Amino acid sequence: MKPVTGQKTLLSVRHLSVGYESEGKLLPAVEDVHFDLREGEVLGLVGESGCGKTTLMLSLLRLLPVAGRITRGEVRFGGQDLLDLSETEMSQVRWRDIAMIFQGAMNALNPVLPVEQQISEAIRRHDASVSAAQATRRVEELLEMVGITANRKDQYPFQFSGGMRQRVMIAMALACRPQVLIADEPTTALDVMIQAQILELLLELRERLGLAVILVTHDLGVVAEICDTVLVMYGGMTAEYSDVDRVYNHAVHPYTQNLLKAFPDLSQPNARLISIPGYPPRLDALPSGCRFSPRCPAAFERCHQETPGLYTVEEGHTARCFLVEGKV
Ligand SMILES: Nc1ncnc2c1ncn2[C@@H]1O[C@H](COP(=O)(O)OP(=O)(O)OP(=O)(O)O)[C@@H](O)[C@H]1O
Repeated sequence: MKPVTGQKTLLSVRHLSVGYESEGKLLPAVEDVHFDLREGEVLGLVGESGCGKTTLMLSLLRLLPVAGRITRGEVRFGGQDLLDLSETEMSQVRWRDIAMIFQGAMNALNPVLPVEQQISEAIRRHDASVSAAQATRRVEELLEMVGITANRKDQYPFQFSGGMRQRVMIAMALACRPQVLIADEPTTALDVMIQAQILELLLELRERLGLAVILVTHDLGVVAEICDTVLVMYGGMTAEYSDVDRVYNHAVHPYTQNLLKAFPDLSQPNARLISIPGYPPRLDALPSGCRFSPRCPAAFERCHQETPGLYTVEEGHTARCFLVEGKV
């Protein structure tokens, strides 16, 4: 695969922390997460269920559920901190600059409207100056871009297969020409062949449009296949963050190492996370020290007492683990 990643950083996230209010307490779902996303980059966000992937993505767009609170951090995009914008300004950023395909969204298309109407509504909601005829032309262009012939625009969602509905969702997300696309588990529930086609489409789009993509997934096989960089999360925190090659071949965090061991053959599509002994922590019962320490085969006394910082392994490679601390 030819790297198309540009040098320009589009999105820069620093110290991002998010909690959910519950019974008068704030439960920390995401804590002190950092990452950068460059033009044309595909970043894989990976970790077991409940580690905070969706919460992190929803906070970038400030679309958290009512109980959600961003408690700290910066989300810099185009020279501004999105966390400082008014709600009106933020609504301009959504779709136009950063678009998200939500988990399960392909099943959330309106069943009683033809796809053209659904996509053109998205276009005209964000740009009132677009005429109905212009919107139709744009819908045709978008459908072709995602590999659907334009003459299917009058069809209803039930007339499309799962993979085709996911293509429609991608077309809709691209309606306002965003620079960043967040795709939350876009291939879950699709069969293996179709998954591969959707991933191929995302790669094509980044090449054609310079689109940067954040791909949220449980699937390390998918990450190995299409991502440039990987952020491995555990218990709401970054476990390890680097380019794909270093994460797959030189992982330093015992959690990443165990995840990789749980995937004997990454070249196999549909390789799902299988178990590392034990369970991820509950937000209301976090262990003291490193959140992975109760399951970590390499844990020593300090790991159970103190939370490790985010240490630099080498430039562009960080890990939250005491094992790295002494090696820098
Ligand atoms: N609306 C909410 N109120 C309270 N807690 C929540 C809410 N949404 C998520 N959580 C909790 O926040 C933590 C992170 O959840 P999140 O959905 O972000 O994880 P995830 O990694 O995306 O999981 P999955 O892979 O299953 O989608 C979990 O412990 C979850 O129970």
